[in-house]
Amino acid sequence: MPEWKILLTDGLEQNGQDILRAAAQVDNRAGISADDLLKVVAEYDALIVRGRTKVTAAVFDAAPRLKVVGRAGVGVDNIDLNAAKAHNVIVVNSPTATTIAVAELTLGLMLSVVREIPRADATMKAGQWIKKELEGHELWRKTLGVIGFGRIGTEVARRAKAFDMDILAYDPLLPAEAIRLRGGEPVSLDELLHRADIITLHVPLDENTRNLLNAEAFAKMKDGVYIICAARGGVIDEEALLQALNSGKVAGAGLDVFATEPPGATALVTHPKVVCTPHIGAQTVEAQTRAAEDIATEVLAALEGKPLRWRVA
Ligand SMILES: NC(=O)C1=CN([C@@H]2O[C@H](COP(=O)(O)OP(=O)(O)OC[C@H]3O[C@@H](n4cnc5c(N)ncnc54)[C@H](O)[C@@H]3O)[C@@H](O)[C@H]2O)C=CC1
Ligand SMILES: O=C(O)CCC(=O)C(=O)O
Repeated sequence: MPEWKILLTDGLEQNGQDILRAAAQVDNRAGISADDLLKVVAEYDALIVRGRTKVTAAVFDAAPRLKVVGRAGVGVDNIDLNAAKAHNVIVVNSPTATTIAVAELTLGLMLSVVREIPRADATMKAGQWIKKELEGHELWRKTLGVIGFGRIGTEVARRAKAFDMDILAYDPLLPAEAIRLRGGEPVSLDELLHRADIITLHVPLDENTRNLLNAEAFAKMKDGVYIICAARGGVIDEEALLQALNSGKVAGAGLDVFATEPPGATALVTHPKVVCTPHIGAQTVEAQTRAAEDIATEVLAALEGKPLRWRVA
């Protein structure tokens, strides 16, 4: 058996490391800097990352032995897929492991925003009792607009239906019938923007989705709409969102992701109508344990030339 060398740059749950170590030498360099990665990557047959590590063209150029990059998670916007193809490097991810965790966080953000739960908690901890100010809204019979009706969008919709919400779905890559079968009413983006009380985004970040919600899109929305995003920060024009919050067009936003991460205490993060979480959509024990097993198995399969379940490039 060849002695494969695998580099972990963003950590991996122990169960995944155990699977890898049974078949390969594994170096865990969680948190390695971009410069140090360029210095050491030449030694490795496989690289396993989460979202922090940017696997740029320079990384591929510096990695003549590299055969596979594994993304423990879904989004591969941190990996230069064109460079991977040019270098004949396989890219795999673990797209199903974290779906439920993100869907549950999305519902959590939704409830947090419409009922101002974080503000209620923070003011109580400061010894205050601002009950009269904390008059929120119900999810019951509200219209939820889901942009991107894939794995996470569908699971969000299933959970929102338990709150008796009506589900509009915009996903131009899915046939209308598939959207209906998944429990959504297929609509155009404009119709969704006009009709939704709450809008939640579950699209990948790519050239078609960058700044999908921009000033023009906000202008088409209902006054007092709520925005939830646990996809990628780049799918919302954050400056336009800030203006829409300041004008009252948007009543509140729940954000797990930011155009720049970590964003620091920006005007958006500190806005009183924004509830923020530090990109923890996939951050549950259950999701990370599944993701570690899936990506470890998939990366070894790629090294051994076996059939792959989740090849991205
Ligand atoms: N906050 C977090 O920790 C996490 C965030 N994510 C993000 O969530 C995204 C979605 O994940 P999944 O649901 O698993 O992916 P998926 O591939 O199952 O679903 C994405 C859907 O978006 C649709 N889509 C693509 N381009 C579109 C466009 N221009 N307009 C509307 N719809 C479009 C696709 O047809 C697909 O149905 C990931 O790409 C990732 O960026 C994923 C996991 C964790
Ligand atoms: O792995 C992470 O750090 C975040 C998860 C995520 O955003 C994804 O899987 O796309």
